[in-house]
Amino acid sequence: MPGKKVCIVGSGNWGSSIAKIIGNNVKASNRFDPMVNMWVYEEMIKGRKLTEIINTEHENVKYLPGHKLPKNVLAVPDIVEAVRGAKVIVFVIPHQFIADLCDQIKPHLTEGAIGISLIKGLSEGPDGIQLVSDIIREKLHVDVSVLMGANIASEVADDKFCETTIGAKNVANGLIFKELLQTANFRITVVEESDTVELCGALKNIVAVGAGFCDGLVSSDTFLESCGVADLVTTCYGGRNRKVAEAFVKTSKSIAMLEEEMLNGQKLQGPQTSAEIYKLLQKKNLVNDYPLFSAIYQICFEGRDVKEFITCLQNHPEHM
Ligand SMILES: NC(=O)C1=CN([C@@H]2O[C@H](COP(=O)(O)OP(=O)(O)OC[C@H]3O[C@@H](n4cnc5c(N)ncnc54)[C@H](O)[C@@H]3O)[C@@H](O)[C@H]2O)C=CC1
Ligand SMILES: O=C(CO)COP(=O)(O)O
Repeated sequence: MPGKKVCIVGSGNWGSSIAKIIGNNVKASNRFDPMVNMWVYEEMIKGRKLTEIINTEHENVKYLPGHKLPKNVLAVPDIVEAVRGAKVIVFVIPHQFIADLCDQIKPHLTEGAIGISLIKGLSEGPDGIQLVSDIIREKLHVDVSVLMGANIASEVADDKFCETTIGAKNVANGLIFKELLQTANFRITVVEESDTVELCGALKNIVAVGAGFCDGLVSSDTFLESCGVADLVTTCYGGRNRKVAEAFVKTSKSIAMLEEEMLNGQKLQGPQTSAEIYKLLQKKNLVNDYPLFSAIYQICFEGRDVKEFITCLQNHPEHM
């Protein structure tokens, strides 16, 4: 039986990195056709077509310069030609272009094709937000998995180690994509909660913009020293304050009692510091402006129910 033809819809920074992996993986597997089509949004680079450059120099000089693509990855400027005969379609374009492309693909889709979306984004649908994978499902009536992870395209192209997650409602299809995409240094876990995987991938981009805002507003240099974000992450994962606070919720014992039971004479600094800061906030009439610090103090020392923790944060004056 001939191997399944793969088409990559997209050839940007991530699309080209993924093409490098797919091109190599199909050569090593009987499951896939050894030639891969990569749809390229055509543009001129110094008087030459990008597809022509990719097909002769095997490099996407605009979106992934410095990396050779395998020769079995063929750049195709016509989307209809690119998807012709494809049984496996990898969608990897900026999300704003997906609906239009699906409309172009639909009349030419091969029966039994399956898809995977590497696209991090959401769209506005008739009933609120819509997952990109749902747009593809609705328009093409194919099974769609998703792949999202902590993956920077140029690092993956450099073959640096990282992990990623495939969300597959149809696990058998998820495993086909794992075979297509996994390498020794790009390790894949397949889970069934596809929608959760996709939402994580889309929403983290908004937080990334916020992180950029913060770095632009303040000098980030000191926060990037060990004393800053690194210590915050470390303490929240592995520290004594975190450990005792979790036990406080699970056992309903007091912080003082748990400190004695769990720390063998070692001392917690967080609750005490929250009390000191709370006094200062009271003096300056700022208690309501610091709901996180205030709620933690009140839970630790004033008997406030820990179940109200989220409610405390919901009542920030800025939200009113
Ligand atoms: N770059 C990265 O490190 C990663 C990107 N992603 C996600 O992958 C998706 C694709 O991103 P990249 O491959 O990085 O793209 P990119 O941002 O590097 O490139 C833009 C791509 O869009 C194409 N394009 C421009 N105008 C177009 C049009 N009118 N119609 C169709 N295509 C057009 C360009 O030709 C180019 O291929 C995004 O959702 C991104 O969030 C996910 C993980 C890592
Ligand atoms: O998705 C990514 C990392 O996981 C790439 O993020 P950016 O699109 O912000 O470069």
